[in-house]
Amino acid sequence: MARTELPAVAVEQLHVVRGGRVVIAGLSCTVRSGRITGLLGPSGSGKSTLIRAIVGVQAVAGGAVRVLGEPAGSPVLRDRVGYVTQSPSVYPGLTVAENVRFFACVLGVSLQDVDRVLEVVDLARYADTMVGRLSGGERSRVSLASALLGSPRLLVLDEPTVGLDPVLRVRLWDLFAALASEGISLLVSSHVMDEAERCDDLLLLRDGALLAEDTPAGLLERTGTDDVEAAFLALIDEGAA
Ligand SMILES: Nc1ncnc2c1ncn2[C@@H]1O[C@H](COP(=O)(O)OP(=O)(O)OP(=O)(O)O)[C@@H](O)[C@H]1O
Repeated sequence: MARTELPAVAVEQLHVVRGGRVVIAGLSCTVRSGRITGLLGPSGSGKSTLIRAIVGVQAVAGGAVRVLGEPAGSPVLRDRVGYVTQSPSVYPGLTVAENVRFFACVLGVSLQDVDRVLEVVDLARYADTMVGRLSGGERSRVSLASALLGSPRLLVLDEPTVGLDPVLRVRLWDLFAALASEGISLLVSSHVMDEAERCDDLLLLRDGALLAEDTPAGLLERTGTDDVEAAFLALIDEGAA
């Protein structure tokens, strides 16, 4: 019998209440292994909240979230899941290498891994530069380098391309594709719909509910549209009809 591959993330009937308001209402979805899954939706649709539930830092009111076969937030996932928050968590008064070394110590990862991850994100030449002197895009890559320490199986990136110029955005998406080709699963959130075409799978969120879970091609075909933004609007119309 063919073995069904374990999804990187399985969310079932997730319910989250924030500030006394339901912000995720009975959401179920999966993130397939070794693929880039785009989590797309307008501002306030619940992307960060869903991501927080997946990395185990969000109190949930109901449902289940399993990550790499374990309950979200399990200690065993600590070095298997890399997470980059929306605002890069970096120390401007430390150099690039010192920042990443700090996270290596926290994670208990060998300091030799620091050089490798700086190469991966193309920041090796800035190793001795103060992070406070880097551009926004370079700072996000410092965070990404820290998330890559210890060879995680799943990378969860909350709006990693916000504020980046088009050249840097393309470079970062090329890097995501390279990581996926090595078998790493990526969940990448964005409110920029045109980033959808770089994803293998899409999760479209609106008002804390899943509007669609499909491949980009499947979504366009199903809605008879030419781009994901139009597909998103068509799905909203469909729901309202
Ligand atoms: N700390 C909080 N306390 C109460 N409500 C919150 C909190 N953070 C977010 N929310 C609410 O939860 C909902 C979902 O927010 P979330 O940050 O998950 O959306 P998002 O899709 O990531 O938005 P953005 O693209 O603007 O980051 C929003 O209505 C927001 O107002």
